[in-house]
Amino acid sequence: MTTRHLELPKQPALPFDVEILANPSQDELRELALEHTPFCTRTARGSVNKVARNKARMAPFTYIIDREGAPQKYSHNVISPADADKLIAEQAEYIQAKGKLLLIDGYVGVGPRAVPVQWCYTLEGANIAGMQQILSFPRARVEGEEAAKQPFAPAFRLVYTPDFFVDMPGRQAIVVDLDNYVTYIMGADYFGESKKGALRMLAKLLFDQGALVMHAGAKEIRTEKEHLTMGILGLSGTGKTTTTFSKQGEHTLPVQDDMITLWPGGEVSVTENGCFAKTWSLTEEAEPVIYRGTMSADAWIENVFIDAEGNPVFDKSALSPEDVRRLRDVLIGTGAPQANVDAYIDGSVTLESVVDKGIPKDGWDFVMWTENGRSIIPMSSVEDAAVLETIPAVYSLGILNRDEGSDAAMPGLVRFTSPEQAAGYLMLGETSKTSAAGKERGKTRSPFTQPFFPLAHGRQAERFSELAATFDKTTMWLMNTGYVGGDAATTKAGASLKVKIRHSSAMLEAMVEGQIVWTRDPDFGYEVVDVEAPENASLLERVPAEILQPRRFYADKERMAEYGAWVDRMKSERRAFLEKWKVAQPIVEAAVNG
Ligand SMILES: Nc1ncnc2c1ncn2[C@@H]1O[C@H](COP(=O)(O)OP(=O)(O)O)[C@@H](O)[C@H]1O
Ligand SMILES: C=C(OP(=O)(O)O)C(=O)O
Repeated sequence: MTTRHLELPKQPALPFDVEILANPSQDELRELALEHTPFCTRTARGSVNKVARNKARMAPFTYIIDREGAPQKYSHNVISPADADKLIAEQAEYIQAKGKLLLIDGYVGVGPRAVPVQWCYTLEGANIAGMQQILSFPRARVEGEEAAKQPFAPAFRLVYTPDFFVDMPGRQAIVVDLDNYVTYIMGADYFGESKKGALRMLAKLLFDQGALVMHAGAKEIRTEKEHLTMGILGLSGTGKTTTTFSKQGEHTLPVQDDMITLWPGGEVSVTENGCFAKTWSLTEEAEPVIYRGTMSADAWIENVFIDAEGNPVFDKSALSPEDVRRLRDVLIGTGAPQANVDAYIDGSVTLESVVDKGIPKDGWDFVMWTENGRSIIPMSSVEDAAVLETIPAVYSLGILNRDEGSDAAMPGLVRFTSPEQAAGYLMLGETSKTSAAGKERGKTRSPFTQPFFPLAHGRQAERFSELAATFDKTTMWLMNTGYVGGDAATTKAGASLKVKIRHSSAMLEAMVEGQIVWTRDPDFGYEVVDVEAPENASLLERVPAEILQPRRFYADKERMAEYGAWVDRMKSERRAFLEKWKVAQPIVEAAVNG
C-alpha cells in the first residue's frame, strides 16, 4: 500500500515581538516551571506537580470561529470573527506585556503522515510546555538530524496563555480557528487543552483528506502469521489507556492510548509519543508502566495529591481540615472560596454537610480531591511498544462503554454482526459519565466517543461508513468496562458485579485468539459469548457468566422487569439519538434491532 503524503497548511511568521525561548531542554523547562508556574512544586520523588484551576478540559468555553454564519457545521460553540479577533488581540497584548514566549516545535504523528506543530506558551505555562515536549514527536525523528537544523515550518500553531483571564464565561476562552489552523487558549491551565488543541485541528485537516481521527487507543497483535492492529475507542475514563497497556498473552504491543487516524483500507497512523495517563487509584500491580513512569524523577504530573512529606497519593478523596490548612494557599489560589476554606479549617463546616453521595455542593469542590490526576508517560518508557512509524492495518475495532447504575446491562463483550450495526454503536458512543468528565454523573452519549471532533458529529458516521467499506474483514466489538446491575456502592453486597480489568483482558484475549463461540442476543441482534458452549469453558473460568450475559444476572436476582424496561428504553433512546443526527435508516435499524 502506498502512503499518500499530506497536504499541509503553512503558518506565517510568529506575530509577536518578544524574546523567544525556543525548545528548551527538559531540565530547563522544569526549572522554568518551578520558577514561573503557580502552584507547581517538586515532589519528594523529584518530579514536578502542578495543581491547576481546571481539573478537566472545558468544552463549554471552547469556541470555533464561524466565518460563514453556519453554526450547524460544527459540534462546538461558535464565536463570531469580530468577537474572536478582539480576544486574540487582547491575548497578543498580554504576550507583548509579558515579553517572553516559550516555543515547542514538534510533530503530531510520526512518519509520512506527521504534522508539524508549534506550541507557544507564556512562561506560566512552562509545565504544559514540558509535558507537550514529551508527547510530541521530535523534529529529528520525523525530518532527520540535518533537516531538523533548518528553520521550522509549522502547519498548526497553538498560542497558550494560562493566566490571561478574559471577559467571557468562566473567565476563559479556547478559540479555534479551523480555517487557519491556529488555536488560542486563554485562562485555562489544564494540559489536556494543549494536546487536544492540536488533535482537534488534526481531526479537521485529515477529515478533509479522506481519513477519520478517532478517540481511540490501539495495540498491535502479533501472531505467527500476521501483524495486525486493534483500535479501541472510548470516552475519557472508559479504559483506553488501561486496555492499551494490558497484556493478552505475549503478543500485544501498545501503540497509542488516546487518538489514532484511520485511512482507507484500514491503514492506521499515530498521533502521540507518549500518554497523558490518569493516576486515580494507580497501583504498580495493576498498571506497572503508568505507575513507574509517574513515580520517576523526571515525571510531569498534574492535579495529583501530594502529602505533607511530598509524596504522590493516588487514592486521596476527602480532604481533612488539616489537609486543607496545609494546602490553604493552593486551594484558594486555584479557585476555592476563601470563606469556605476557612470555615472548613476551623470546623464550623464539616465534610458531611457539604458533600452529598460523594458530590460536593457548589463552592465546596475543594473538600474532595479530583479523580482526574494525570501523568505524562513517554513512549520510550514503554518497553514493549510497537514501532510507531509502521503500524499494520486495523483488523479489530472496538468501543468501550463503562456502564454503571441499576440499569447497567451491557454485556462484558459484544460482537457486532454487520458494519452498519457497528457504525450505529460507534455513533451512539454510550457510556456512564466518569470522574474525568467533572461532577456530572449518569448515562451519556457522545458520537464516536469524541466530544472534541470539531465538525458536525453526523459526519463521523458518514466517514466511518465510507472507510469501513474499504476494510478487509474486520471484527467490530464493544466491551463494558463498568458494572452489571449497579455500581461501586452495591458491589460489596453482591447486588451488582464489577467488570474487572482482568475480566476485560481475558475476554479480549479469547477474542484475539479466535476461541469464542458466539450466540445471538435475542433483544438487540448482536452477538454475545455463548455461556452454554463447551468451547467457552476456559473463558467462563475467568469471567462470570452474568458479566458475559447480564440477562442471566437480572434473571437470578428476579429483576427481569428491570431488564425488560432497560431493553425498551435503550431501543427508543438509541433510535431517537441516531435519528436526531440524521443517521441513515439501515444503520438505525441495525443498531436498534440487529
Ligand atoms: N474493566 C476495566 N477495564 C479498564 N479499566 C478499568 C476497568 N475497571 C476499572 N478500570 C479503571 O478505570 C480507569 C480507566 O481509565 P483510563 O484507562 O485512563 O481511561 P481512558 O484512557 O479511556 O481515559 C482506570 O483507572 C482503570 O484502573
Ligand atoms: C485529556 C482528555 O482525554 P482523555 O481523558 O481521554 O485522556 C480530555 O478529553 O481532555
